[in-house]
Amino acid sequence: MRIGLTGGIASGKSLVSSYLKDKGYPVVDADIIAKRVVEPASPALDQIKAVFGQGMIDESGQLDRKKLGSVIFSDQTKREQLNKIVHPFVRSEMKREADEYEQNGHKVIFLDIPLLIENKLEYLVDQTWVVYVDQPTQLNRLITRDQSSEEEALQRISAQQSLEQKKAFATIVIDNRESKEETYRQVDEAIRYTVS
Ligand SMILES: CC(C)(COP(=O)(O)OP(=O)(O)OC[C@H]1O[C@@H](n2cnc3c(N)ncnc32)[C@H](O)[C@@H]1O)[C@@H](O)C(=O)NCCC(=O)NCCS
Ligand SMILES: Nc1ncnc2c1ncn2[C@@H]1O[C@H](COP(=O)(O)OP(=O)(O)OP(=O)(O)O)[C@@H](O)[C@H]1O
Repeated sequence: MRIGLTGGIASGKSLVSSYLKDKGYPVVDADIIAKRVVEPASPALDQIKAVFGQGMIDESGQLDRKKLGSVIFSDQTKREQLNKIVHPFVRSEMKREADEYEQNGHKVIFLDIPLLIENKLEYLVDQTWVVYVDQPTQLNRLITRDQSSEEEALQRISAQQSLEQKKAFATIVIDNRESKEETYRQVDEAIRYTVS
């Protein structure tokens, strides 16, 4: 069984996926894969250079993530251009990793995919778990975690579909507004309900 874990930026997907990993479940992480597919000399990085310019690459040949982030989170057209380059590589790599876990005998695999609903990737999974918080909590946690301004944080939040809308697509909603322990309790319950 493949379970998609999604939510919004800073809604608590990493909190939940670390907990699942501690419990021994494999987690395929789209953010980690998205970083890997743009490593120096990758075809995705070459395409980013061609579209966004050499200025997006730092002296060591790595993608300048901060610079590209400030371009794409404030401009929807540029964001779509980047998505079109990176997402196909991320999708095929996610499938490959999930297949590999299955071949190695894992019966339950989680896929942590921030944009699962925006990109209509439900076909990749059997269930969708949405890690939910209200918007003021999301904004506060994002500003605290990334040391960003309110304006920057709001820009990033509005680059995604709202969590209120995402809840409608959920097989299970994990409400992460309260303590981490309360969230772990809900994850345990969701596992009991789904997996056993
Ligand atoms: C623009 C980039 C270089 C900025 O890097 P940075 O290190 O600041 O952010 P990071 O990759 O850690 O992403 C943090 C969060 O931002 C959100 N986010 C990232 N990319 C996007 C996007 N294209 N659209 C909406 N939200 C996004 C996700 O919630 C993600 O968890 C990077 O986010 C990127 O390459 N994005 C395109 C790939 C992508 O869509 N990744 C998200 C899931 S596949
Ligand atoms: N229940 C909670 N109580 C207090 N702080 C929390 C709680 N859940 C998460 N946080 C904090 O909020 C921030 C965002 O959580 P996390 O990094 O897990 O979100 P995320 O959904 O993985 O974000 P991203 O989409 O950016 O990868 C982190 O600093 C985390 O420590």
